[in-house]
Amino acid sequence: MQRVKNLGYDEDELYDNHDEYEQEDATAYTAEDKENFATLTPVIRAELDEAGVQVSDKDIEDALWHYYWDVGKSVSYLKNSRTPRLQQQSTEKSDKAKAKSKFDEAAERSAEKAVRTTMPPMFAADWFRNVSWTLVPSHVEGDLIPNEPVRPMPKLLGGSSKLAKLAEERRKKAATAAASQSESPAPNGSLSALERLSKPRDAKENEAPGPKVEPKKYPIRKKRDPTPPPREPTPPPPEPEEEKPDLRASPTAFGLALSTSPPCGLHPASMTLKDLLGSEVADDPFQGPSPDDTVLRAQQYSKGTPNKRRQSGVNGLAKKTEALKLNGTAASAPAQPKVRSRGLDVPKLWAEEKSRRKASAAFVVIGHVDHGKSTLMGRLLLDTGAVAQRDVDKYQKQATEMGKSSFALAWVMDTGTEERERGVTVDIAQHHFSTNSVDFTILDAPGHRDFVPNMIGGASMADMAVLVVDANQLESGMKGQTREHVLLAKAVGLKRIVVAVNKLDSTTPDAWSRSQFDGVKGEVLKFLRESGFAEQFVTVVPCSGLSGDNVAKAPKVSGPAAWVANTHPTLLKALEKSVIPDIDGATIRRPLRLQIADVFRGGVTNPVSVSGRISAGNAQTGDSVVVQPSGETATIKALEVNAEPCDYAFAGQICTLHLTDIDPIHLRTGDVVCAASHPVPVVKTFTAKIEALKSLLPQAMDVHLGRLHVAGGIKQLVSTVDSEGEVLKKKPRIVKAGQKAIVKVGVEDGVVVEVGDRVVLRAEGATVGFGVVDGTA
Ligand SMILES: Nc1nc2c(ncn2[C@@H]2O[C@H](COP(=O)(O)OP(=O)(O)OP(=O)(O)O)[C@@H](O)[C@H]2O)c(=O)[nH]1
Repeated sequence: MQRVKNLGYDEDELYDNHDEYEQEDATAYTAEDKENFATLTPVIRAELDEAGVQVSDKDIEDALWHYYWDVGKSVSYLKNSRTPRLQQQSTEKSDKAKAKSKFDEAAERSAEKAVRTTMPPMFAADWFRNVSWTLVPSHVEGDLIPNEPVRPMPKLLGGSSKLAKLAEERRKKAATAAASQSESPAPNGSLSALERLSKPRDAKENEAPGPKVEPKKYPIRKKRDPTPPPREPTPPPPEPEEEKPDLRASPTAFGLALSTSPPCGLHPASMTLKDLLGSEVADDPFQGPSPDDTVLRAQQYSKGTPNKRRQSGVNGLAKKTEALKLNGTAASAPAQPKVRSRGLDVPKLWAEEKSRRKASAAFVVIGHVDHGKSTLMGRLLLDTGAVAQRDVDKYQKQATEMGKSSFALAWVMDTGTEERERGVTVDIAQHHFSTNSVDFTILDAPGHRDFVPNMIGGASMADMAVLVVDANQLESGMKGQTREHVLLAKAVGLKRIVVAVNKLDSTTPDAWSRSQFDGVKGEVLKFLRESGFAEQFVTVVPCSGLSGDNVAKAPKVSGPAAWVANTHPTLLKALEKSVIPDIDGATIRRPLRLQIADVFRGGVTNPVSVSGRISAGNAQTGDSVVVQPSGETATIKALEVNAEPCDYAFAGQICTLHLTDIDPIHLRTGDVVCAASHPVPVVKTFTAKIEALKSLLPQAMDVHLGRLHVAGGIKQLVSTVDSEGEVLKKKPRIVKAGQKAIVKVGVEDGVVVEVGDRVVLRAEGATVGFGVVDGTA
């Protein structure tokens, strides 16, 4: 199974009952650790003796280890841990419920102290007092004298984990390494033990080369390898490096003063600003562009090169940062090379491979809430090998933990947390599975009425529908959502339906009651006939998604479902039979048109991707496209069909396009990707030939165009027509339920429609009409 939504599961996790992390052995102290203990323990002991605190060497070592050689914190902790534990005594009961570590207790006490500390008031002027400025005459020039900190630096006590400490240590290391590269002062023999230890280990090793010390093993929680990313499509040719001018502003005088180390031999307290900034700045502080000038220049540059800006947005932060490094020669920066088209003749390839290619079909799963749609599809995926038994076992375990064990198979389809928590399908889940003759895409639409727009979106991408009816709930199966779903399936133009009469394993009094199945089948066929479906396009199969009988495999000939084996095809066979390839060469040769069903962001190699069904034309790597209604252009960087990389895709396929040269803000669900040479116009009104399900007047309503739904309404009733399209009455005052009519539809925001597109009109949560666009002028 390949998921369009790029959700992957780490196979190793499937049977992992425990923690995802591993602990490394932390017991062994290295020679260096021991040396650190030997050096620091006396320092701490001296501090503690002064404060009258008695502790063992072991306690000191523990504290040093915990605080990663931070003497200050270790001393604080040890002092605090020896103070009376009043709070602990008073809350002994609650401590039993959730025991605090001694480190946490010490941290709390320390935090309390910190809050109570009274701080002297501090004013901004204090910072600038005595600070010379760039144009101050030398006779009034003062010294920059850093004061003692006006308030103590906040320190973490007890709350800092070794991991955090390690990160801090790494930062220090990097900073010191950078500093030592530019300037490496001679080792000072008078360095205190603390100073020596605060130096990075590498630096120390440089001072006195000796036997290589093994790095200390910390009890680091090591994360498992992440789930391997989905296979990337064929990578595009690497983009040549381009030279970018430097746009970075030099630091301000004040910033420099704050961040610059004192020159060798000068004590910070006696340093003047001139010492810090050098004569050049002091002589002419306004020489060169100001930071504002630099920013303005960068803005002007990016305004003048919109394409470049878009490319940097798509190609990631690194590129964007590079693009901002301008220095005035920006306008001459070379343009980003385009993804090259391979110049394939897709219609020709399509025709050549037609006989060899497996048929492909997408079906939408419809039916009332809880009639077992997701479970049935989970079963189908499991039994066709698209999902592994161990995956289902994992879901079974998780579902049982959440008290929803019967939903394990449904979870194969319902991957969103909300879907799992609520036990209902919220979005359209897409899954793929294959038989020997057909590649199928399942569009699992939400059964709940709150999500009908998603259902319309799913159905509009499908070739056929699978209607799931609970054999025990015929009442609801023929009412409510099922009725609306069936009408919507028809409204979006679906003709073929496979009906799965489900949950036959739980019919009463006998499981697999044949009479019950026959009764349900009769009702459903009648209902579908009345709804406008031709019987030759409807297949009804008995099955049980939960037990798997007659889904992909025929039931056992000896069990209660034996009668099914001889009389009905499995659901899978029925699906295969219903696939009628209806895409012709002319449709493939038309200009590209794909309505975006989903937008994906954030991949490293493919920062922005869209998926949807190609309704006309074809697409290949390197094609230029226009996204309507924004009118933004983009280039197809790579394509996937059935989540497999491929060089091209054509009408009828649901595919993913990885785009470049476009800012993701211009891509929304419901937008249309068109061939750059033939962008579909954006309109605010169009006429449609519709069938009324309720009485219609010129009125406000929701206008659904596939995956897009926008506010709008009927602006004008043009005429009523008969089934042949002949005008019965012009400008009627009302169109009654069951009548057909030509109406003028208006929408608030421009939409992309073409003659022949399907439109569904809904008002107050109900579908009131549907039809086909027949004019956009
Ligand atoms: N006995 C029995 N129970 C089933 C069968 N199929 C599904 N169920 C149960 O019916 C309940 C609903 O199943 P789902 O698959 O979530 O139903 P759904 O139609 O997808 O529901 P929505 O996603 O909310 O539309 C779960 O408890 C399933 O275990 C079946 O064939 N037999």
